[in-house]
Amino acid sequence: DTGSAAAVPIDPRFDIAYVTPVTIGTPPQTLQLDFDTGSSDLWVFSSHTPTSQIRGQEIYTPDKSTTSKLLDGHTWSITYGDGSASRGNVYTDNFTVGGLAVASQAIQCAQQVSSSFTTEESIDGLLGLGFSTLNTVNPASQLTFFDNAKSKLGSPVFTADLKNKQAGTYDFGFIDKAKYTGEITYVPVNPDPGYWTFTSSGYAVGSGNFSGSPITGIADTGTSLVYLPTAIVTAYYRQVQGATNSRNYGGYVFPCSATLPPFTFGVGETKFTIPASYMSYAPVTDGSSTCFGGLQSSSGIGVNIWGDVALKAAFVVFNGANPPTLGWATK
Ligand SMILES: Cc1ccc(-c2noc([C@H]3C[C@@H](O)CN3)n2)cc1F
Repeated sequence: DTGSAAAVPIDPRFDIAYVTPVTIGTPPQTLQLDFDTGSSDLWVFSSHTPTSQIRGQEIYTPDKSTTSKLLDGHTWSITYGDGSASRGNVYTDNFTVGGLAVASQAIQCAQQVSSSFTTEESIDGLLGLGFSTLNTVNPASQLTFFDNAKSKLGSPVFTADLKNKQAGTYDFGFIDKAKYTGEITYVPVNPDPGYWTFTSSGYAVGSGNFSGSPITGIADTGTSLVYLPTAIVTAYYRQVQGATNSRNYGGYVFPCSATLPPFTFGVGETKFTIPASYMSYAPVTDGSSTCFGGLQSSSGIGVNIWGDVALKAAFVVFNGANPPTLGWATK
């Protein structure tokens, strides 16, 4: 079997996050989920979510599904990198993504979500595509959709073809040659503790020379920006007129009119260039002429993160074979 579904930016102006339609239960209930390779819980706004915490999101109502089953006594609780959090109980039900079906997928129903989820009206929940070791369900950890689907897939892979300010695609079980150019460069993945962790072969700022120092980090579709070591980030913003590291805005900002250099990162022998236009993320507040950079420092995080700003510049294969690998191709 295979599956293929659109990854749609939640805001037409800035690529904050992408949502993908999924169906849950019988008859099918359609929700828009944020596919996140940096976590491994599949959770949804639901009939168990207090109405005061719901603002326009679609919800999953297990009682309306003839195939839903309560996973008695199981609970979950998760906190994301930005401090957002949710928790709740667990059902199993039929689940499909782009025509690929899994019977009895663990569906984590929110009984509590933090305000940042309430206000993100376009996101009805998250679908974790990290390794199942990260799943937070207690007392028994649950498998991700990808792990449940793997045995049905021609090839144990999924691919991310995220795009700048337009809809891209998540494919499951096959590699679509029409989505990339040249060869795919595969690099090793360390699946411990559960992220798609790989090592980039280096970077360059604009037309500067390539610095071949290894950068270990995670490929994270659920993170909007790229977070790298401070030395790399300062080297980049040294080339941006008027750029400053703003304590007020929590990162590097610059005049939206500034000329930005592109940013190149290496994967094996291949080089990927993030266009300058991707390196300006958004005005710091609506209508401001000060813009927030798409590249920020990872010093406060503890891990380097290749988020959407980088992933949009490539076609990425998440190879769930044993051992797992990551494939990168230009497009
Ligand atoms: C409101 C909201 C907040 C955070 C996230 C979110 N989703 O994925 C991630 C990153 C960070 C790391 O935790 C795993 N991947 N963050 C989504 C939201 F809709």
